[in-house]
Amino acid sequence: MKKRVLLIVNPSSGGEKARSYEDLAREKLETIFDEVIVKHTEKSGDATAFARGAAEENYHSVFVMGGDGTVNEGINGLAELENRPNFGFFPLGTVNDLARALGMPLDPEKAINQLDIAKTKPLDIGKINDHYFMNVVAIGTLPEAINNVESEEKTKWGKLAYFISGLKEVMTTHFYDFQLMIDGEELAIKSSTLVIGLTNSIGGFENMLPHAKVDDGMLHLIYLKDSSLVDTLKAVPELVTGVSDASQNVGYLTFKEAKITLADSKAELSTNVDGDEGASLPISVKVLPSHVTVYA
Ligand SMILES: Nc1ncnc2c1ncn2[C@@H]1O[C@H](COP(=O)(O)OP(=O)(O)OP(=O)(O)O)[C@@H](O)[C@H]1O
Repeated sequence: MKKRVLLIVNPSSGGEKARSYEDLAREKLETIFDEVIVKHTEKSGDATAFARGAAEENYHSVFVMGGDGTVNEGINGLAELENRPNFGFFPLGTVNDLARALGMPLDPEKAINQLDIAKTKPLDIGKINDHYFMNVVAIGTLPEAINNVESEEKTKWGKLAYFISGLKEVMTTHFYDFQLMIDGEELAIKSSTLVIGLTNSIGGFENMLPHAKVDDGMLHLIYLKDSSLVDTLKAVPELVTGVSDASQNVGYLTFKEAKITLADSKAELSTNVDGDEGASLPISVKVLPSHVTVYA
């Protein structure tokens, strides 16, 4: 049977060189597959629809070229289906957490040249309510601030925009009473921010969760044990250098499945999922172990 591949390109990622990267990627895929179809996204949701369509038409593989947002969308198109094509991507964003976690080159040209379809890895996928994620769900003060960063600022300032908005938010920090049911056990946490990661690289910080492997079948929860601004600030160096165990300032747990609600059922709090605004609490999260086969 003919081996078909779909290459989904987000033309708004990758700056001036995007067009030449697309040509390179197409040429590379043409050396491997019998038929290469290229589709350009125009708006949010396109990459998910394209990926799902390719899976339903029994494509061998789906590749995505774009930032983590487009990678997330591609995975969302595949994850729900029984018959999932292999997944590949060429990183063109500013953060590229999945590429960092998989040890792929962050330079798109190198990533394209290095592609070897004999080299695949199993990849855990996370599920939050009815959506899928491959990197992180963050809940609380910092992610609320990130959700509020204008996309114009993001494009202009990259990681710095997040950092500045996060810093502003930490100065007016707010604490939430979270109620969790984690792998069947109840847990109450008072914290400004919970971070549930699938991989070591979160928000471009490659070592935030040094024990999180792309196929360990676990979700990794870290939370700031903060009851004051001073405690929050004390936790920052640990987040930057990496959290491998619970400490005085940061809690750390691994789990497979959780339900997270706020004690105050009238309060509202949204999540940030793989860098974009996600579902509001209450949420259910779980890991789908080795759910997607990825080229890396
Ligand atoms: N043709 C397009 N023009 C403008 N925006 C688009 C287009 N196609 C998709 N998008 C938007 O781009 C978003 C995804 O962007 P993505 O995160 O992949 O790239 P990025 O912003 O360059 O990466 P990063 O966030 O890492 O900097 C999608 O959610 C969608 O809304």
